[in-house]
Amino acid sequence: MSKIIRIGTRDSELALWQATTVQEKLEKLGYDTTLVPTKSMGDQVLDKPLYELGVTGIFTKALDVAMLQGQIDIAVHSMKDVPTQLPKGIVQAAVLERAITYDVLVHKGSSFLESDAPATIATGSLRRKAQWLNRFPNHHVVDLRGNVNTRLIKLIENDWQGAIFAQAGLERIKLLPKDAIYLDWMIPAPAQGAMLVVAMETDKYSHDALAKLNDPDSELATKIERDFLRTLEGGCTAPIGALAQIKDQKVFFEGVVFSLDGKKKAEIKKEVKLSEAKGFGEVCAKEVLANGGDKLMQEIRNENSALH
Ligand SMILES: NCc1[nH]cc(CCC(=O)O)c1CC(=O)O
Repeated sequence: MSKIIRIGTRDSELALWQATTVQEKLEKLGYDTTLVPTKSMGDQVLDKPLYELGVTGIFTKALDVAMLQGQIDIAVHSMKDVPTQLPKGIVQAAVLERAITYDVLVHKGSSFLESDAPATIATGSLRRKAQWLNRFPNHHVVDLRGNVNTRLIKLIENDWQGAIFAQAGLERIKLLPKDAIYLDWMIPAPAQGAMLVVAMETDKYSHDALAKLNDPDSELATKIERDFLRTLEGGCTAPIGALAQIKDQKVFFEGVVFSLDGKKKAEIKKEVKLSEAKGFGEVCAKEVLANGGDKLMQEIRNENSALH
């Protein structure tokens, strides 16, 4: 049977790069495909911080709707933008081999990092803001929204010293500056650097195709990170970082939740044998909750509800 797999994607340069990568892999395996670019609410509402929109999934919802209405067969997402709970009927079909997970600082001269002078750093992410303020308490963090290209332009236009990006995103669209600073101390977002392909649960044809693109280690690491996130957050947006790395038949996990101002944190570093990794994300989250994370999450919920 020959069928054309319709690939849904956002229309930013990064999203198109990611969807085209999936398309090329499927075509190489002999599948016929077509790209269906769609605008998301996250790309349209640019004047408010993400967390103030008060909804999760603003980057993915338009594609979910298109899939549920039968306009696309599969959708390609940056996995970190996908809510931990998928809509009913839509399921994970493949996690591609993950790229570099870290964040980088793009700047206009980095000497300010060695001085005590105040500086302004831009990011729209609560997680990046909290970790930056924790390390540089005298800096000011301003909100920065938009796709990667828009954010780079805003950095040039504004009087800020730097802005924070996922290295993977900048590399994919060949916009990583040579002097960008690699933030190896900043714990990334759960599933940062991973691409997720979803499909309708009932769509056997797409699942058979996508199973060939799945990378089991990336699938496991992102599952642990997202289980950690899901167990901690309970639907609220919070500064949460998580990274699971698989090496020598073991999983090494680091996870953290910060207060919004970055002053307080609850964290965990733990390893487990690969053969015992089932449920590890929840286990780590429960430990964090018991070690001050619960109190922090309650504070964040209160501050968030005061915002809305
Ligand atoms: N929230 C936007 C977003 N979603 C995924 C990436 C980059 C690629 C990735 O992390 O997988 C980015 C850009 C960024 O965070 O700078």
